[in-house]
Amino acid sequence: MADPVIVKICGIKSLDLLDAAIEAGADMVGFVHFMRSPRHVSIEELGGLISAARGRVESCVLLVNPDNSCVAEVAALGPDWIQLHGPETPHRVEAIRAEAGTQIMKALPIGSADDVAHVAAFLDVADRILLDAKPPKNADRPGGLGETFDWSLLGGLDPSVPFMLSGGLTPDNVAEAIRTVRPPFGVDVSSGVETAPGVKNKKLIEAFIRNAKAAG
Ligand SMILES: O=C(O)c1ccccc1NCC(=O)[C@H](O)[C@H](O)COP(=O)(O)O
Repeated sequence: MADPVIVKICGIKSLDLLDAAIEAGADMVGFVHFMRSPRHVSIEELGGLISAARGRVESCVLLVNPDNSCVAEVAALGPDWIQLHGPETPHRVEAIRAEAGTQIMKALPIGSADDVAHVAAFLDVADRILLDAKPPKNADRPGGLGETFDWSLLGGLDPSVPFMLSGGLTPDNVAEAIRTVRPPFGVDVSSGVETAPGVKNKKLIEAFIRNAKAAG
């Protein structure tokens, strides 16, 4: 029996939902610091959420192409991870990791076989890879869009590369996603456990984690 997959619940904005995700068995929680997101939390709110998560669940702050001052400000709050979800180059990811002194998860958009081939460039500079659906050209944000991608594309990924699967996952499709793709070691969800953009639902969180853990 394979180890159960790691589950990340992304876009948590309140202590109440943080507690719910932890009680439901989440391994990681994600806090989005990106103004155009319906899940955006301020630096001040981040501080409270990260402190409340410490010692209970791994915390991950999600940034998009951050400048050095933003990286320093977020790193000072002591998250376990910083997730980079923008067009950051491997060189920039390496520089952020050195400056932040935290573990870095690099999110990469997948929409074609070429995108899968591009993953290799980040393996030495990021501590973890998250594979997400490539956003449509008119999207107002690079993630959290509730869109899946063609999971069969990951058949072209080097079998030795561990990754978290993301993009349009829900309580209803997460088991299929885990069984269809070369098993990811983790899954990540935002929209699929919400009743409206940014409105997380405790029952959906519980169902997602239950179904993911049962499949992995
Ligand atoms: O969640 C957001 O609003 C967001 C905004 C900007 C960049 C990334 C964002 N989310 C990143 C995540 O890790 C999401 O969990 C991932 O994209 C999957 O989202 P969903 O398809 O909604 O489950």
